[in-house]
Amino acid sequence: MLTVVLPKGALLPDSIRLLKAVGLDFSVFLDPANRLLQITDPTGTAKAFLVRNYDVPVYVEYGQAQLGIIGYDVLREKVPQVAHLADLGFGKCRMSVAVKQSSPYRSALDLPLYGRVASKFVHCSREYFDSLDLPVEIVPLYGSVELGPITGMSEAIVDLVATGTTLRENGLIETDVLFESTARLIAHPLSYRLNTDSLSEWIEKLRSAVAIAA
Ligand SMILES: Nc1ncnc2c1ncn2[C@@H]1O[C@H](COP(=O)(O)OP(=O)(O)OP(=O)(O)O)[C@@H](O)[C@H]1O
Ligand SMILES: O=P(O)(O)OC[C@H]1O[C@H](OP(=O)(O)OP(=O)(O)O)[C@H](O)[C@@H]1O
Repeated sequence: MLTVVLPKGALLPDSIRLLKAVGLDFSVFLDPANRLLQITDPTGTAKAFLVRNYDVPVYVEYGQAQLGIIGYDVLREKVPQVAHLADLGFGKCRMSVAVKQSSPYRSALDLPLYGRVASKFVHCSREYFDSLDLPVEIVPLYGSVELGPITGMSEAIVDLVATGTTLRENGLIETDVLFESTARLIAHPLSYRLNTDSLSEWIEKLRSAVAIAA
């Protein structure tokens, strides 16, 4: 049976919509009253797991799920050993550096040597500041990173920006874009190579559904 792992949160509604377009209905996961973490679609064709965003690549890496849907930002942060199959188009955002509007900084290169940068994306932040040859201290946080500069804990943040509303409402401005992100289809490399459970047919159907939606 085909197995798919889906992320709770921002990417879930579009992920469910895409799977529905290829005949797999996991809309039970969208019901706020639902507590099931594993469901089989009504046709008995495929099983889906619902996990925290960062855990999606783990289930695919270990082969418990043949397919997964996850943001490119998470792939850049965790660098999991999975096959990258398709850009799904939704979940558009970018990874950016931001600072307080009232600060003198207008670019990452303006930041002081050994300044602090708060982020959930420690690896991406480290890689970016290393590429600038600017030594900074990365302060790991789990969310609401905008509070770093607001409280004075850090000079800057590295975080996802979509509409820019969160930054604006918290008096921050974007200075540098590290990369753009969208949701991606990933696969367990061995299942993909061996084409278990007609995986390649499902992948083709998903790619066609994405092309039609574009
Ligand atoms: N504002 C946004 N607009 C569009 N896509 C976003 C936005 N914020 C995040 N994303 C995308 O959706 C993914 C999931 O984000 P979400 O906010 O649901 O999870 P999270 O809070 O990072 O995860 P968790 O709750 O497990 O810590 C991100 O990895 C990114 O690819
Ligand atoms: O540019 P915007 O459209 O305002 O979106 C950006 C916000 O979305 C994400 O937050 P999320 O909802 O994931 O909460 P978090 O801060 O807990 O990560 C991100 O971390 C920003 O805070």
